[in-house]
Amino acid sequence: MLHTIVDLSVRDVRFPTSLEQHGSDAMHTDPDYSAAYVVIETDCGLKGFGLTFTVGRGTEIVVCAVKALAALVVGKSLQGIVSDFRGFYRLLTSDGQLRWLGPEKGVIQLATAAVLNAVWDLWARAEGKPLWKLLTDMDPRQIISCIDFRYITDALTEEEALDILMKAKEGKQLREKEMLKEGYPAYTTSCAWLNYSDQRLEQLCTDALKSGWTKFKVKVGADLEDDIRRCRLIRQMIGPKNTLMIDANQRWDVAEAISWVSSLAEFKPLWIEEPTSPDDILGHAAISKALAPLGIGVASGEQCHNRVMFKQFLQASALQFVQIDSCRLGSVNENLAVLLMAHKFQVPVCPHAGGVGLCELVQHLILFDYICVSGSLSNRMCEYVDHLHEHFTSPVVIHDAHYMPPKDPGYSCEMLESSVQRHQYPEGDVWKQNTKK
Ligand SMILES: C[C@H](O)[C@@H](O)CC(=O)C(=O)O
Ligand SMILES: [Mg+2]
Repeated sequence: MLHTIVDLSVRDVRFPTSLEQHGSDAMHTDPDYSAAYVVIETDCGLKGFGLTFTVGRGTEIVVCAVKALAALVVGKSLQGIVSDFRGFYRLLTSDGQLRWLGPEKGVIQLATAAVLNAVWDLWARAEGKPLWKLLTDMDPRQIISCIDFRYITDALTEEEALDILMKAKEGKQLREKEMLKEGYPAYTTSCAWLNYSDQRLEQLCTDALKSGWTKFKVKVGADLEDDIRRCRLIRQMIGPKNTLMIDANQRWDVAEAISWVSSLAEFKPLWIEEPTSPDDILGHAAISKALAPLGIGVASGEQCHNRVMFKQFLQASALQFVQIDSCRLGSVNENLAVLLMAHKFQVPVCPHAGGVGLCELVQHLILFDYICVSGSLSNRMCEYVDHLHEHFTSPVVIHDAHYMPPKDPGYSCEMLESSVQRHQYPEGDVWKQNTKK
């Protein structure tokens, strides 16, 4: 069956998370977790669902960009797309007029991710498999044919990428079995958003420890005294053996980052995340070098907008943890490129998932990474945030701080229609009742 795409619709869906300060950090002080939510329909009735994560008011701009891409998608068949997925990726990212908005970054790249996430969801549904299984069952050559290698061949050639996938075939079945039994290790960010009170932090941390969590991320960066107090509190609660990470969400200059994080070194964070501008590759390299003697790595990626940026971060030894994002990069296609580059440079991947739907999506990618690329769990874990899963038709399943592999066909992007209607901006009931717009 060809599955010709006959319609692409997009909606602005927002959740008022800022009311409770969920998701708050040193730069995003009042985030309303939101999504540009895409549905593609085919002539045979099969649908694909996709989204990209945004924060509040920015969503309407992403929605416009998705609408601008729609004409490139409607009329194409799924079979035609996946028989030359690299070509289709380029069609979207290299349109002669839209490319000027990026290229391959910012709003247009978020929109590309939303559209392509829906196409991957459609493909996985058409095959009757969850996306991670579609990927792990795929012939390595077909995986490679989905990736646009333009601009990265100086770091990773097609032949090298194929070689990585071929070598990782050994032990693949055992790793898949292991994942189905044990799940993929996760860490939680949900205890310590920046604007949570100490009392709330303590309560959430107590609950999380009881539920088996052993790795915790704390937001920092607005006020050093607050950071010292909060890090001390959480380190005391989790003890010396559990893992602590800190996240500044781009708050500092380079020298400021080094001195601020040095002041928090006594709490033994595994990494400092986004210490400075997400575009400052050499700045990250300088911070990495300065913090290495303290045993603190640098993590980044949630605002790393394409494979070219990741390539340079890796080439410059500017990151010790790669944080892929299922909606910031150009969907699965571009994430595959980054997973393979990270493997070549031997830098562990610890995906970003702080946002609505990101946990649902990125679990598929990290399962593929373990089963088919890295074959390692050393220094690796996937972020988890405990919000808004109830709005998805196939929400994540966490057991004992591990992501259990999804079983339903697709990319886990579909939201409950009732949730979409209630949260659609501005006409949904949630927003009609909410005075904060
Ligand atoms: C605005 C988001 O909540 C952001 O703080 C998420 C993030 O940085 C993370 O999960 O990491
Ligand atoms: Mg972060």
